[in-house]
Amino acid sequence: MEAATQIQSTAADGFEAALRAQGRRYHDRHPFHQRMNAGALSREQLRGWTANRFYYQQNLPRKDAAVLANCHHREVRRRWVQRIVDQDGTADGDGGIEAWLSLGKAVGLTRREMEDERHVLPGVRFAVDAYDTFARTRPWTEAVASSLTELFAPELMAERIAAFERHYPWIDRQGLAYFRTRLTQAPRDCEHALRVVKEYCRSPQEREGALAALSFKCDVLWSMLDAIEWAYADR
Ligand SMILES: O=C(O)c1cc(C(=O)O)c2c(n1)C(=O)C(=O)c1cc(C(=O)O)[nH]c1-2
Repeated sequence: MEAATQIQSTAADGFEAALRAQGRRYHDRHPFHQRMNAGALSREQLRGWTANRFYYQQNLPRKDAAVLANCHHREVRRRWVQRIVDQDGTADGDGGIEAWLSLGKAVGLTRREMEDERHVLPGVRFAVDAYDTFARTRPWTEAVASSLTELFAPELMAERIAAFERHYPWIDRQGLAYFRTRLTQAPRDCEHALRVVKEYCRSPQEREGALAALSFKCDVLWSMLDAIEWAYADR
């Protein structure tokens, strides 16, 4: 390997390591998630989390459409569009958003009260809307980098499925289908996102922008749980 190529690949390794190091700030460490996985949440608290997270789920396709709108590379768009199909589905009863509605049903929420957003907290709305705005207004590479929290998601998802089955037997297991699907979708999606970020963020400024984007996203997810924890503290 030529010296220049070697230096570049070492820098790329360092870049990936720096992205992965953001895992220290992921929302799996939030006290609310820790109590969820320890089986310590009440039914009301789980309902509050499910209804509020639905606002996030519902907005993912619009966020991903902003990535498509801002990206000039056909080969990136061709893969990225799959994320919208996964969440929206291609027919009634299909897709991730519908699966999240089934989770809502399993915890005792009606479709109507999920869809009319009556439970959505101001702090959650603020955080999710900030993520959408970020994707619309920042360079598309930063929006892709901000999705890389999914690098850290599969472990949390596996832990969550086990915790729900063990500690919350009142929740119909069919309601957990969304999490099972994400066990395979998240690694596939973030493998692509990581490749894209490494390929299109080459300059120090672009790499710093990608790292800042991922840090911002960790803050989005953390703020959502702060709002949820506080609102349902004594429920
Ligand atoms: O339940 C979770 O903890 C969790 C976290 C994240 C994440 O890390 O942003 C996503 C999801 N779930 C998820 O289901 C999902 O579809 C998803 C898409 C994205 C994204 O930023 O594009 N993150 C996440």
